[in-house]
Amino acid sequence: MDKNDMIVTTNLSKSYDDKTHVLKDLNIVIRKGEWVNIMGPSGSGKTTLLNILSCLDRPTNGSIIINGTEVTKLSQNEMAKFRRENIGLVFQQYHLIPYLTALENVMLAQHFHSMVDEEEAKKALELVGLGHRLEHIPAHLSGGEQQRVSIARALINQPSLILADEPTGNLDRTNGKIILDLFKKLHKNGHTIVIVTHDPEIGMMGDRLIKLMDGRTVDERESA
Ligand SMILES: Nc1ncnc2c1ncn2[C@@H]1O[C@H](COP(=O)(O)OP(=O)(O)OP(=O)(O)O)[C@@H](O)[C@H]1O
Repeated sequence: MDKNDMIVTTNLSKSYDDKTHVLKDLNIVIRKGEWVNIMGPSGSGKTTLLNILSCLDRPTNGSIIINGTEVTKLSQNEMAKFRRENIGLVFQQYHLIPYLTALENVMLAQHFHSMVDEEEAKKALELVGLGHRLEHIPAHLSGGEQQRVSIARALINQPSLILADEPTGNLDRTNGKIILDLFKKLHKNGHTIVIVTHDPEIGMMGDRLIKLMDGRTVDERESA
């Protein structure tokens, strides 16, 4: 383990039952500040891997060290705390609360971090270009705007690591580009970014592409 490593997995394996061996002995190193994309066919284990890296799920075998902490040794509560303090999550579905405004959605997330601060929440929404949509509820926002609210929400604890599962999967090209520009900005600001995607255009971005096939890494290369 090097101090410049953000994620180190050692012989990481995940089985859901005796027959479903989804991840097989993965040894992955992601450096601090890197932007890594994970691609692979449907069912290859991408979401399973991301859920484990997000501390939402546990591997069956092997270890994961994130930012110097061996998360696989933590209790359920410690893992949740670690996630809150270190990781920002972005999903394909935005998971916003439908009856709360954009600002309230971000503030609700702050509440779970015991740090409600309206000015900070406004700043996070301004950062994603939504300073003029603070009082809108999700139904009155476009898909791209909703995804930007969810990114603002993911950023409120200034996570060093941002993990995203198909963040542009529900968006058209124009909105997808806005989200990707935002990821570029976060990458430039030093965040480590890991994105699971089917989109070959995203696959070309970032620093590195990891390809999964049947639960193993089959291809790893620098992006163009
Ligand atoms: N909770 C679960 N219980 C049993 N099997 C599961 C569970 N979650 C996922 N699987 C299986 O594990 C395999 C990998 O699923 P995963 O969602 O990680 O793939 P993926 O690469 O993200 O696929 P996609 O690109 O279609 O989203 C699939 O065969 C899936 O059916």
